[in-house]
Amino acid sequence: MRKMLSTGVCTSTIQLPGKVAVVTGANTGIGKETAKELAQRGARVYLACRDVQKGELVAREIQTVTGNQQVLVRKLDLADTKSIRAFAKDFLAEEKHLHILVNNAGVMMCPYSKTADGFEMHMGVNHLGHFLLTHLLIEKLKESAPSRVVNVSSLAHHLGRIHFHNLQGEKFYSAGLAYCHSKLANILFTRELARRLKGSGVTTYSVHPGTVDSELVRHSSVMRWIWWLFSFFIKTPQQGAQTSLYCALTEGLEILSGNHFSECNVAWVSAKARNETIARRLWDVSCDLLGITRD
Ligand SMILES: NC(=O)C1=CN([C@@H]2O[C@H](COP(=O)(O)OP(=O)(O)OC[C@H]3O[C@@H](n4cnc5c(N)ncnc54)[C@H](OP(=O)(O)O)[C@@H]3O)[C@@H](O)[C@H]2O)C=CC1
Ligand SMILES: CC1=C(/C=C/C(C)=C/C=C/C(C)=C/C=O)C(C)(C)CCC1
Repeated sequence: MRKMLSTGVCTSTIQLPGKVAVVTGANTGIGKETAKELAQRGARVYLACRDVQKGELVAREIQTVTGNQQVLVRKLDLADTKSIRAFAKDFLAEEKHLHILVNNAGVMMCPYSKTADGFEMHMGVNHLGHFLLTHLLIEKLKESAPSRVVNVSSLAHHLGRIHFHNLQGEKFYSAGLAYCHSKLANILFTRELARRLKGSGVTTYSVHPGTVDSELVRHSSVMRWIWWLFSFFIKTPQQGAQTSLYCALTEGLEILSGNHFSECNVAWVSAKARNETIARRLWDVSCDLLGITRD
């Protein structure tokens, strides 16, 4: 049943010796499987995790399964810009190249809470954290071109809106919608980033991985129940990683930079996600919130 519903498979046979990849939230779920496959193909893979102990266990597992010892764990808490800046500083000092950045980590439906910098948790981790991380690594990606940035979004973006007057959820808040808003932000970021990176050799894609059995539902008993009820239909994390891998690896995908993918195919996004004015404004607001100079 799972196989029938999970149609997208990354069929690229490309190998990655000498290539460097960073996967955020790589200690579990879709991120772990994405990192494993990149390691299997010979890349040096950085598992960027908020819990280094969990990351180390997974790194050992990936090293054993793939035989690739170049699987490294680094601390990255996307809910704290200090941690993001420290991760990027150390990475830039350590590595000459970065060919693949997979912005995969995410939280869903957490009770109202704020990041260390006062951002609403979904917007802070899922969008602003990855926005800052990408900004800090972009020169390295350009120097390493051809290189790619994959942003893991969701079909849930269809319910998302960017409420510029309530970006931190202080006026009204719904845990479910906050997730959708942040996933819409992922797509708007991808499209604007692609526009700005034209001609640089760095390309970017957003992804819906499908409905995947992972720890994402940890904050919602209703979602855990739905996941349990439909467990036969839900993808394994390995199946859920296919579209991220497709966007990271498939040769000739460069002309589709900025597009959204599902089941290893271009997918439609909502009208809001296609709105260039919103994308540009979100970019500027994100820069202001993060103390990045607008350009
Ligand atoms: N599962 C699904 O059905 C769907 C998933 N997605 C998206 O796929 C992506 C991966 O999710 P999935 O594998 O399902 O979920 P999981 O909950 O299994 O994995 C999420 C990962 O993100 C990490 N993470 C959470 N908060 C932070 C933080 N502050 N700093 C650094 N890392 C953090 C988690 O770390 P830790 O283990 O320490 O908490 C974990 O490694 C997400 O972006 C999600 O929105 C999209 C559509 C559907
Ligand atoms: C009703 C229903 C389903 C539920 C889907 C849901 C609830 C998807 C939620 C997706 C989310 C939260 C994505 C995260 O980004 C299944 C399992 C497909 C099986 C067929 C019927």
